[in-house]
Amino acid sequence: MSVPAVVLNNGVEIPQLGFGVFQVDPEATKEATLTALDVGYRHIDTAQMYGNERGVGEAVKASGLAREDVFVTSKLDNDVHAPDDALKAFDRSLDELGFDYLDLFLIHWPMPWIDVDYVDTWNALEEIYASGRARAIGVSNFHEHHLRRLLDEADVVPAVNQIEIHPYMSQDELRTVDAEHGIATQAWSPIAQGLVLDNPVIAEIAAAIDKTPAQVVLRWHLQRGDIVFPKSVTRSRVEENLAVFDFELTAHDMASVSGLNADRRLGPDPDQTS
Ligand SMILES: NC(=O)C1=CN([C@@H]2O[C@H](COP(=O)(O)OP(=O)(O)OC[C@H]3O[C@@H](n4cnc5c(N)ncnc54)[C@H](OP(=O)(O)O)[C@@H]3O)[C@@H](O)[C@H]2O)C=CC1
Ligand SMILES: O=C1CO[C@H](CO)[C@@H](O)[C@@H]1O
Repeated sequence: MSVPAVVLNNGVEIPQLGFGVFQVDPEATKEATLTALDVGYRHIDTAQMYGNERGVGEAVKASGLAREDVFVTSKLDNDVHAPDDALKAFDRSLDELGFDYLDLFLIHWPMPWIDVDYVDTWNALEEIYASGRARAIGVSNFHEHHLRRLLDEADVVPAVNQIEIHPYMSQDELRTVDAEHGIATQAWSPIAQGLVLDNPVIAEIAAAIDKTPAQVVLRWHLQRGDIVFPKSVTRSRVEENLAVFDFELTAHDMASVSGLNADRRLGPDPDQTS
């Protein structure tokens, strides 16, 4: 199953659908990632915070695939925002993964209340990017006002903004801001950790087109143009989540799913400490 690519603002291509490993036990990550690679995924989303970069790297090696055939993202942890700490933490990520470069490296959260300015942290990521050890750099959980500071004060425009998006939190305004600046939007928790799957509107569309609720929701994201990386440690679901490129939702079904928005976050607001 071939996954279409999104071309980032620096020309780097990223598969539009990947595999997320948040909450995959570090001991189980190699096997889960190997399953995803075996099923056909070529894009893995991890983070320093998840504690499982090593398993991702081991799986990429054990898969027999060429390093350049798998797109791997990691994210800077919240306690290493000071520029020197960020540079060292990036090196640790490469060590854990056993790679000599990352495809994409993100600031995980802006953390505006700490005594390090995220623009300074971004400057450290720019240095990593200039060294060639990250093919692209970006941010995660940035609101419009955080993005504006980078756009006004830094040189490199983030390649992506990875934010919480699912049918209950559709983020249309921020997605528009991202697009206006050539920043690709990545949708985290794309199926709301399973919460949206028993919604009757989604279940009805799924039944009518003989697809599963997860496939309907993932297709909704893809047709909006966002990048997704659903997580599952269940092989049948890993297969199901990739089998979303042989059908399309109608404009009516797209509007019905979009109509479920309730601005309902599962995770924290990036501007609030809890
Ligand atoms: N930047 C950030 O701040 C954040 C980034 N992320 C990224 O986004 C990725 C995805 O988000 P995540 O929070 O994991 O949640 P998801 O929305 O991907 O949902 C994962 C949950 O849904 C279940 N599931 C997966 N597929 C199916 C299916 N087809 N049918 C029914 N249930 C299914 C999984 O169960 P099971 O595994 O048991 O099969 C798991 O419990 C993360 O892994 C991470 O990479 C996530 C949160 C924050
Ligand atoms: O990536 C992540 C996984 O989920 C955590 C809990 O919501 C987030 O804080 C984090 O950003």
